[in-house]
Amino acid sequence: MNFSEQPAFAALLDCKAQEQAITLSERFVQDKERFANFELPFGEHVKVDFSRQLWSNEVKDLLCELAEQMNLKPAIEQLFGENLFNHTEGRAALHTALRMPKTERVYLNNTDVVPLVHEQLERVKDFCQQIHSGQWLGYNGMSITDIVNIGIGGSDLGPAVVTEALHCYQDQGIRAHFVSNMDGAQLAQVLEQVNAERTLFIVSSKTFTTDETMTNAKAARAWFLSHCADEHHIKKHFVAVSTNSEAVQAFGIDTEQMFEFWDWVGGRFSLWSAIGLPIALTLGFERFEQLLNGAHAMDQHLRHTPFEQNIPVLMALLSIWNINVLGYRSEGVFPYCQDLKRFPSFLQQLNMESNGKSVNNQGEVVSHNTGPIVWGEVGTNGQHAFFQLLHQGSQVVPGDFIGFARTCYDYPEHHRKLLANMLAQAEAMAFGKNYEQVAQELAVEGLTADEITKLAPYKVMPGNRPSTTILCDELTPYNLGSLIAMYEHKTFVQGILWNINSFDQWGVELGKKLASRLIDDLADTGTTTAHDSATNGLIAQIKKWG
Ligand SMILES: O=P(O)(O)OC[C@H]1O[C@](O)(CO)[C@@H](O)[C@@H]1O
Repeated sequence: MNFSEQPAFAALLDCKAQEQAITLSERFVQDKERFANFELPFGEHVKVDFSRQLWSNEVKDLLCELAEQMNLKPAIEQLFGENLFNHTEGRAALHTALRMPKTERVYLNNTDVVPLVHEQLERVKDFCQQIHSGQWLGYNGMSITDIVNIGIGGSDLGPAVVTEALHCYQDQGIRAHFVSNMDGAQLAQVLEQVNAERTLFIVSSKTFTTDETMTNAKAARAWFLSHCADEHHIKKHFVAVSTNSEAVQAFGIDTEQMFEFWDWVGGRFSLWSAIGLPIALTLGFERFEQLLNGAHAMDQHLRHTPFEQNIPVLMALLSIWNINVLGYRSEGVFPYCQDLKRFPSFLQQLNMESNGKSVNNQGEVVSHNTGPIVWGEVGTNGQHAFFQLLHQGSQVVPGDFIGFARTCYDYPEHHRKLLANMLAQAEAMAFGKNYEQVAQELAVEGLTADEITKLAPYKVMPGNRPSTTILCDELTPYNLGSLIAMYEHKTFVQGILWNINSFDQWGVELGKKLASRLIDDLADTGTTTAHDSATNGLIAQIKKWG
């Protein structure tokens, strides 16, 4: 049954008007302990403050009831065992097994997958040891200083985000570069920075058929051979991470140079597997393990915490409240942390590729809204770009503020100001500034009554705009693992509530197919007439100018 037919959802709709009649300012006045009542700890390093959401205990209870009615509890249990969540591709979703300790067991088709996971982790560990100790040498007998990860989507964003986010932990003498785009500019710019003798290319692709990755990998191989001209040396400079050993071999990489993962790991959930090789190489294997441990701790929290205190469950339920009841259809994410600059892009793939669906698990078109538009930017940059709309625009965008009490950079004044700005923005969104306050300020500035009447409306900030603040003590590998897993589970729980398959992505297929036809059309020197008039017209113009 769809969630919109559940009794708890009807009750949520019933209390909407009553909830909307109370502002956040009033809620904080009425309940002096509101922060204490709505903030939740995750272990000792993370606190999540839900007090600035437009909800009450009654709404929270109804949302938790809705989760019960949608059988969330058994669904969560299935995420840790044999399941068929990705039924349209006949696959399980078992990324939680990637961060399980050796002692746990997860059977899929009568095979325990945990030893498979640890076997690959051992290989990653061993490989890191060889690279870091200088045992693995390039074709000229020199050690590796640079790695170039060639992959896209989940085979790029996860390792790129984590590697960048943990910049302060990059102490292994390895620089990481990431090439994903079909625009050759990216590859060209990376190749300008590296030396073929000391560079390792990691070709990462679950399918090993993705056109961007294959095109970049072939070009990288040609570039490499233009420097050393001996195909035998490829094995010292190219490794692969994939589920498709045949395609890896066909590309010319021996399976001994291939790290394996499995079809039960979705691309956007794969950074915990050997797809995380760039993380382990730049930060060291132990840090990669800490990242996995942080994610595993969040898995335990999801599995064993009652819904009322369960952080990812509440994040998902709040998005149901904001999207399906209050009608706010986009979600902002604002890390006040320069090293998390690509986190919004990572979350876009995680959430929008997972929940950008409008057909339910029974094959019917859904009658309710599903995945929001997820977007964001690091603070304070976003403040000088789009925060105007957040404060005074005609649409309300709930946002997540993410901050860290400590920084590894020795700029304490910067950090204090950074955090002050984060707190200020959440406060301004929540409480705004009313007409009387604005008029009073303008009077103090010496404006006449007439001038105040004219200017004040433009300066009023409506406030009552919801946000969540996620505060961590520090951006460590462990905390980052927990944070990413928190958003993974939010995405999963949303999918269960919306009764959609969060693990397929058929929507990206048509564009890929059309592009492969258009590549031939662009190469053909004649006139193209096979498409609609717009496509034909643009092809003609490209050929004229190209
Ligand atoms: O790892 P692969 O197979 O190259 O796929 C890359 C990405 O392409 C997609 O299939 C579609 O964008 C993603 O789900 C995936 O992460």
